[in-house]
Amino acid sequence: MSMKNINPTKTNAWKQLTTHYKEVKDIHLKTLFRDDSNRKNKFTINFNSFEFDFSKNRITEKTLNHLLNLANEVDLKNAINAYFSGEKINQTEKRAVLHTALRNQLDSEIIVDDKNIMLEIKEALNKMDSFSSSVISGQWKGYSGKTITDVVNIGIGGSDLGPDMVVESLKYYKNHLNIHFISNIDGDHVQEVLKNLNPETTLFIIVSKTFTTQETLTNATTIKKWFLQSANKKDVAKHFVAVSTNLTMASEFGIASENIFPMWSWVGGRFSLWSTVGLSISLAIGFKNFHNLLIGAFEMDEHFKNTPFEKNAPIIASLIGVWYTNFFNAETEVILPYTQYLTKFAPYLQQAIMESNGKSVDRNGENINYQTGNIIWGSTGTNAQHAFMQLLHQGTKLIPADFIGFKQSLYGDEEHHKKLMANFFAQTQALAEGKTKQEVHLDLKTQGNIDDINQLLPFKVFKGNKPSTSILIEKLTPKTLGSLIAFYEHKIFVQGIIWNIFSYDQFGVELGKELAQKIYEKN
Ligand SMILES: O=P(O)(O)OC[C@H]1O[C@](O)(CO)[C@@H](O)[C@@H]1O
Repeated sequence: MSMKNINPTKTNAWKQLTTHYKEVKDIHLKTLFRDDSNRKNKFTINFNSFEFDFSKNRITEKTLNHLLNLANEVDLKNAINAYFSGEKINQTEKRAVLHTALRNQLDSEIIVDDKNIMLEIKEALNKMDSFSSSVISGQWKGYSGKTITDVVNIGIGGSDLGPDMVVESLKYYKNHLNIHFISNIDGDHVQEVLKNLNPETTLFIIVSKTFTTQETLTNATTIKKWFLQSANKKDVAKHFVAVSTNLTMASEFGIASENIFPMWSWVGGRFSLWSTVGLSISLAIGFKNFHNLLIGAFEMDEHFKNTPFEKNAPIIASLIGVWYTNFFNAETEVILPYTQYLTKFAPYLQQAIMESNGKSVDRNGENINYQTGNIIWGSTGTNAQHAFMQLLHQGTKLIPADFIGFKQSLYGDEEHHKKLMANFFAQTQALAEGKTKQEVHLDLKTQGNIDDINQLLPFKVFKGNKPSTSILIEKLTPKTLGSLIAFYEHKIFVQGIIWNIFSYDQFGVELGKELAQKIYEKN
């Protein structure tokens, strides 16, 4: 096995970081910028049209050196090789973790259990391509001869959040098909979607890796009943397709075998949007755009695999995350995309990150006595500024923030975009610099507020020194979105390696499921 199971707190680097933390913890970002006019350049990593600006983090070159030593001591390099080459790094489930193979554009073979999986992937992608084209072009007809107008993705967790987020994020690139997502077992949720649909023109995709998930099967059964109120059994083949590894259960449900899109055990649900699970994406924006999403992810994979650690965006982001979590005791991270298109990005990342790294047993089976996975939350800017940003600016908690912005808007309204991005830059600056007593004093004085100065002064001070990373991207496209998602996927992997946990199982969701079944059967 190429993965070493090292307790990070026992490394030399960790000891160094503990001492170093005491030395630097109170240094203000303003001081760091004042003392180094080249700080922004020094801590910026460029990748394609992305600029990852880490300079507003509470780090020095020394901090990064120690963190890079930590990455080396836990043998990250070998772990990355194991991840990409298809070793069974999901040891508790004895599975490879190969979402990267789904977007692999190299001619190389990737072998799992003596099989070159690249062949099956290509075949599945071709099937997605021709199916999407025939539905989009109107060649695919419903049972009464009409073309499809609406597509409903029935799935939950990774079989919902990824596709839903991408379809929402790329709706600028969408065609005429209306795409809906039904996830919750809440029957009202199902009815609210169904009430506007015509069974003659609707296509349902049942997405379930296991085909055993209670929510998805219950919803799919209800929907099939609704469909059969106006159609016949033989019509199911024209309106229901499935994405699953479980061909038997999908066929038993009544899906025609040619309508089952294969999924594989080596793709984790929360990393599956690149697979056939992304069928709703391919239907929404066309296969070519879906393919560009894959290319964007692949290019980030190549950057991650081949770039030296100190210039490697996902690695630096992961290490800085560890620095805040384990030394500053930060408990949460906020995601702030400055585009309304990415409104579902934070909920998507919540599953990807928290289901992966919310673990308290290490890879040796021992209980952990250090912090692991963070709480992820967030919303779009500027809305967030008028909602929760007060707490970031003046609250008591240290909350590292990821600001995600785009240089160009999609419709090209310069005036709006200038204002939007002015806010993006202003927020990162305000968080980093704050506002001193003297500055507040001067402001109040200029405003002629002399009488109230003493009373108001403490409330108007901003301590600053609040860390953020700015991810500035040229334009929101399928390709850049692919790279952005892959960036976070690799961040999850690296942090899992450092924390010495298994990031790719999710036993923590089982207990509640079992109890719910028992409670349901009793009542
Ligand atoms: O695709 P499936 O098998 O229906 O699973 C759905 C989701 O359920 C989970 O197993 C957790 O409950 C997720 O990891 C997964 O994405």
